[in-house]
Amino acid sequence: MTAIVDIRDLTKTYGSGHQALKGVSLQIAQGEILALLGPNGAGKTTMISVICGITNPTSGTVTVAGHDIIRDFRAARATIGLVPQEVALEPFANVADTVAYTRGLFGKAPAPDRIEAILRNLSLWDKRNAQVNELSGGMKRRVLIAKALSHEPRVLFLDEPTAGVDVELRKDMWRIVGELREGGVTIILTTHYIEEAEAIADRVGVINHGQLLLVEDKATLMARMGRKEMLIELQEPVSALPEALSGYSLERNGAGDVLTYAYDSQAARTGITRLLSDLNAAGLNVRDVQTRQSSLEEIFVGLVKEDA
Ligand SMILES: Nc1ncnc2c1ncn2[C@@H]1O[C@H](COP(=O)(O)OP(=O)(O)OP(=O)(O)O)[C@@H](O)[C@H]1O
Repeated sequence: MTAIVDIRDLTKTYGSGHQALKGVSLQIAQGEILALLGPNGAGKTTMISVICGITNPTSGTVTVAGHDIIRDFRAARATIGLVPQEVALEPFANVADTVAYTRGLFGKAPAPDRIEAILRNLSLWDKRNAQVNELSGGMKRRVLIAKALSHEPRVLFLDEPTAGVDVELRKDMWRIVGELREGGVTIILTTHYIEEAEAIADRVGVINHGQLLLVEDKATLMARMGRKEMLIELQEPVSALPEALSGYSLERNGAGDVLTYAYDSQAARTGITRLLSDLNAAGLNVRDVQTRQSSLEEIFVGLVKEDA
């Protein structure tokens, strides 16, 4: 893998003595969407802040598009767009100016057409002459995104991008993420909405207490750690499981008319065919069958609990 972001043995100890990152190594491929999950205080924002040059690392190295974030800070930072968790904007600037100004800060020539396209894409064009402090919270978030995109970054960091935003903005956000990815932009997002990571990420990293617990392809992770369950609805309830079925990991649920069978979907034999025929032989008639895969959220909660 050619990594566009290459993080090696990164540590960060704040002045308070708190060690927020304890040796994180991570390679992020060009064009992928990586979701970083972790509970509050896990170190996600610290990691992004180090990569974006907002906080100095204590040790370790990071390169972005081949540029070292310390030795070659300006070149590294120019390739990065950052949508921070907290809104920090120039209150008296107008929308179009503040976005165009950000582009200039990263050494890009003025491009009014590009700025217009970004503002239109974020439904900000009508507000282009408004002062930032006149905007609603959601509109301010849109301005943050426009600024992050103003200089055509190759790597985009989104720190809790959809925390507290309305449905419209959330939808726009994921549409824009999709468009950027098609254009080859690498996207790293932190989120507490795990279903969002489940929906859009290619890879998932789980961070806790300043350490990466795992980084894995989302589909592989879900297949490897996900439990699968089959819910078997019976025509008639049973008061107890027949002796002949005692060898199966079956649970009686509901009013005794649903049996839950847990199995490993990756195993060579899931036991489903034999179970269904043994149910029939035991005189239990099946009305319906459903299967469900445990969600990324269940996997995540399990991992963090185990780490604690
Ligand atoms: N400037 C600072 N000085 C001292 N400690 C800090 C500083 N910034 C963050 N921390 C501490 O470092 C740890 C990691 O914080 P960080 O903001 O990186 O976590 P996070 O994973 O982004 O959490 P959240 O999901 O709440 O945003 C926390 O214990 C936090 O209190």
